[in-house]
Amino acid sequence: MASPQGLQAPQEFGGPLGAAALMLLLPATTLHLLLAVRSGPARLLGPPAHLPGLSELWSPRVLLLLLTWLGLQAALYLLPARKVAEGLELKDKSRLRYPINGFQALMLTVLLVGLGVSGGLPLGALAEMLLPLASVATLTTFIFSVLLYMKAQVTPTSGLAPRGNSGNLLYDFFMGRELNPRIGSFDFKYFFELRPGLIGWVLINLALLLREAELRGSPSLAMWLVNGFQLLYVGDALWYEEAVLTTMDITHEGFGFMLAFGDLVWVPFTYSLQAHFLLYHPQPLGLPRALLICLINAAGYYIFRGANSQKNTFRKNPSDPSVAGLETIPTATGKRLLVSGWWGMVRHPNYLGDLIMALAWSLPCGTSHLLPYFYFLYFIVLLVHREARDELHCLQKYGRAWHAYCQRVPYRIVPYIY
Ligand SMILES: NC(=O)C1=CN([C@@H]2O[C@H](COP(=O)(O)OP(=O)(O)OC[C@H]3O[C@@H](n4cnc5c(N)ncnc54)[C@H](OP(=O)(O)O)[C@@H]3O)[C@@H](O)[C@H]2O)C=CC1
Ligand SMILES: CC(C)=CCC[C@@H](C)[C@H]1CC=C2C3=C(CC[C@@]21C)[C@@]1(C)CC[C@H](O)C(C)(C)[C@@H]1CC3
Repeated sequence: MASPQGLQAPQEFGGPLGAAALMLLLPATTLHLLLAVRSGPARLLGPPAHLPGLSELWSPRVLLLLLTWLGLQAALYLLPARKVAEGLELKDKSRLRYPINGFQALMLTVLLVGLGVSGGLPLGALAEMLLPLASVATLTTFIFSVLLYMKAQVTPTSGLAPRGNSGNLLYDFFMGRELNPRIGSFDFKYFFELRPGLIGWVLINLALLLREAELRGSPSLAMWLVNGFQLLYVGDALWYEEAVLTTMDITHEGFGFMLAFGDLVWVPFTYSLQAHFLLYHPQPLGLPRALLICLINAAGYYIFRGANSQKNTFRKNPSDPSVAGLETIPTATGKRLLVSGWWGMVRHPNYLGDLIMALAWSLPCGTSHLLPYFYFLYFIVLLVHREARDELHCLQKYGRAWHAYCQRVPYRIVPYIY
């Protein structure tokens, strides 16, 4: 069932062929990275040292562990929230409501895991289970995406995503057909975007840190830095949880294989690659270099948070004293665009800050290997592509006003370079 609007929408990611290729390439890349990181040469490119057998990829115990984790996070999501926020207006003029209790879920998870570890839970053992966990999570994602696709069959047209309803099964399965799949008030896209994968990433990092302590007596300085930086990033995402309601993923993307895999597999298992690398390839790190890396991360965070908060405050309340003095240009939609402050420096200052942090997360791993820089390299590709997609949306939405903004602020992400 294709929506007429969906048929007209230009296809992204190379259409059905590109989607099919990505559905093979993304799980294969995850598998390759997890095999390479624990091998001696730790090569980013080139064949893996060995091909795993089925027993290394699958175990019912691991499936049970994953389902328990998903169940725990779902239960924490359903706990009473300090606030219930409204999303942006939908096509049918309604607004969905979302619980704001992500930070609470993180804290409760840390508390539960802390109690478990002090009671003898061998969390460090998780470090040895990442390969089967990732493959079981991939299988779960495929099954879950089929269910999402089927659920969209009975969704009214107004609830479908603008892009994922071309009529091509492979493409729509990848892009996601339904914009906000829900059962009752349980919103699957919002839940998966911020909970099991993001909090799971922190837990995997912690397991790698504990395993390093078991093997070498104490965690290395490099391991502490990577854990600290990434905990800050996840803590920030959950503290400012409400801001995710205005991101492209929530407002535009359907919930299909791409986001489900990104949330449940890609984020926890590839974003933890630096800590994973440090467990198998310890790196010396002196205090002066560590301080310099902390400064780089702090600079990135300052730009990332400053830019995201400035835009969110402006979108929520343009007369808020912190943004009321900024220069803006009007658009035909009635919304204004910021042309001074962070958004007057480049057109995506938040991406710049995010990229600087990505570099700071890899630097503790030294310069002997390319593998721990995978996240930084992938992130450049993701954000350049994302910027181009957002640019197209904004051009369609704001027309001449967007052209005027581009003339005022000619650089996209990096001042004077790009
Ligand atoms: N770690 C990771 O893997 C990833 C992290 N991210 C991060 O997520 C965050 C959100 O990113 P994303 O969802 O891509 O988009 P943004 O938060 O950058 O939002 C883009 C939107 O902002 C609005 N906007 C653009 N320019 C202006 C302006 N000058 N003044 C006012 N509003 C403007 C437009 O929407 P409108 O006008 O309709 O409000 C535009 O569509 C970023 O910090 C990014 O780095 C993103 C992807 C992956
Ligand atoms: C290669 C592949 C499978 C692509 C899917 C992309 C996803 C991994 C990312 C799309 C947008 C994301 C966001 C975050 C994590 C990665 C994904 C899901 C995010 C939750 C990270 C923390 C940030 O503070 C954020 C909340 C702004 C961010 C939102 C977008």
